Amino acid sequence: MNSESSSSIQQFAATQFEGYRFYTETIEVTHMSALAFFEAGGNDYTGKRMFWKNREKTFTLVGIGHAHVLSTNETTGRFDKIKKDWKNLSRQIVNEEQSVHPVLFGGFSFDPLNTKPSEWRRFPQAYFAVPTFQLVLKGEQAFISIHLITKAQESFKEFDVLRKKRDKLIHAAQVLEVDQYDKPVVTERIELRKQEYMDSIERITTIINAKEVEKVVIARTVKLGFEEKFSPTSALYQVSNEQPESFLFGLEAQEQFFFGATPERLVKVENDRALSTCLAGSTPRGKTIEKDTELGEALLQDPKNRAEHQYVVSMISEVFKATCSQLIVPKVPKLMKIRDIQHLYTPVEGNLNVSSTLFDLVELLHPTPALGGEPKLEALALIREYEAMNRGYYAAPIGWIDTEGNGEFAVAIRSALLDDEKAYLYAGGGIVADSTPESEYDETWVKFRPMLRALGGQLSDES
Ligand SMILES: C=C(O[C@H]1C=CC=C(C(=O)O)[C@@H]1O)C(=O)O
Ligand SMILES: [Mg+2]
Repeated sequence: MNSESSSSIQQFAATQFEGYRFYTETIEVTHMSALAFFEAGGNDYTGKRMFWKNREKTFTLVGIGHAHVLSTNETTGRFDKIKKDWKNLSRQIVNEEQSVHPVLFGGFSFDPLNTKPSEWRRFPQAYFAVPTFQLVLKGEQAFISIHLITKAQESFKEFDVLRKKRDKLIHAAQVLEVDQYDKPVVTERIELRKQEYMDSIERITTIINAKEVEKVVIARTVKLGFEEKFSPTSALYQVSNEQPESFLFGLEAQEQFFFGATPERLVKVENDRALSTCLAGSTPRGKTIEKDTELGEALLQDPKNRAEHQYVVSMISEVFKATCSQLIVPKVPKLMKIRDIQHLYTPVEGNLNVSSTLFDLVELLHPTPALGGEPKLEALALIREYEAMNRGYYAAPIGWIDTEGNGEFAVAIRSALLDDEKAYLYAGGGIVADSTPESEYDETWVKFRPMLRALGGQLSDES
């Protein structure tokens, strides 16, 4: 397990927030559509919004505006920096609310050592923000918080301005109609560097068969062009309709918007309980129930997919052994069936040791062999060398943490980067000894399918 810690950052963080005050005020509202609130925030805060809905649909979070940004472009120490900064910033809270806690939302890039030029121009190696306006939907309840982080003395005046803006936002969201979003008109669909992708799988299987590594995940990109600029709210709306059984996330960085609907939890911490998900090994859904069951059963028995899966279970179990007690790791995987695809799935849980935190788990787990490979560092080096792309935030941790240390991170797969009138879609798969370029290529199409449908980029013969 590697750690990206660096001592100079630790010293800096200890004093960084002296003199700052972190004010927070929460009201409960009777009802609020998360998407309408997100859209209403676009009037004054385009480029500074975030969206999250958990897989169980019991918790939704929308952030509008930046009360404070924590980010870094350093290639080492980024997990540690964000962890320490958040701890220090949390300490500056003047008036902690009981109903909901302030949240830090954001993500990390997949691999800061990948220096290939890419479309990810607005996303630093770590990018988090405390939103100025935070909407939390929990069960039937809706809470809206204002956060102000400032050194200014006369901050009550500033806070009053924010209360007025909050009320304007609530009004705008309440009068919006949110079911009016159309799909974009797609003008082109390009498979970027397809031949390089096929060649890289060939190359990686040779390396695996020479016993240099055991598993490496290789991904590729499909680019869509639209007739006109497509809005982040529409993108969220479309993707949530296509993939209801997943985590839904969205993160704006100026004019770029990273979003997706991923079935994969990296880690959740709630009151010292830690949960993770081993998700690797895939097959399509069947058109009939008989075919579907047959495919699922075959997946459960398939040595290639079971091998892909087992690397993930072993690695996550090792991380949990080092950070938790009373582990629960089922001995055999189950099937996770979602709209277009079935996966092998093993949930892992344990009681988090007092010395470990959510950010520690994120750092230790990223990337699991479901997105990196085994061994981790060797696989990362091979991805850097042979994969014909720079993943940016694809396959990386994205999520939130509150001032109590509770929170959840998903693995940002089944995702796309929206960049004005273009979108970049990403999908990959676990390469093991008996992988073939053709079958891995086919598997990526199954993984692209929900996002392609959401964005209108599927071919006419695809459903
Ligand atoms: C790399 C991706 O999926 C991972 C997660 C589940 C199953 C996977 C597989 O069977 O290859 C991948 O490890 C992706 O969706 O882009
Ligand atoms: Mg696979």
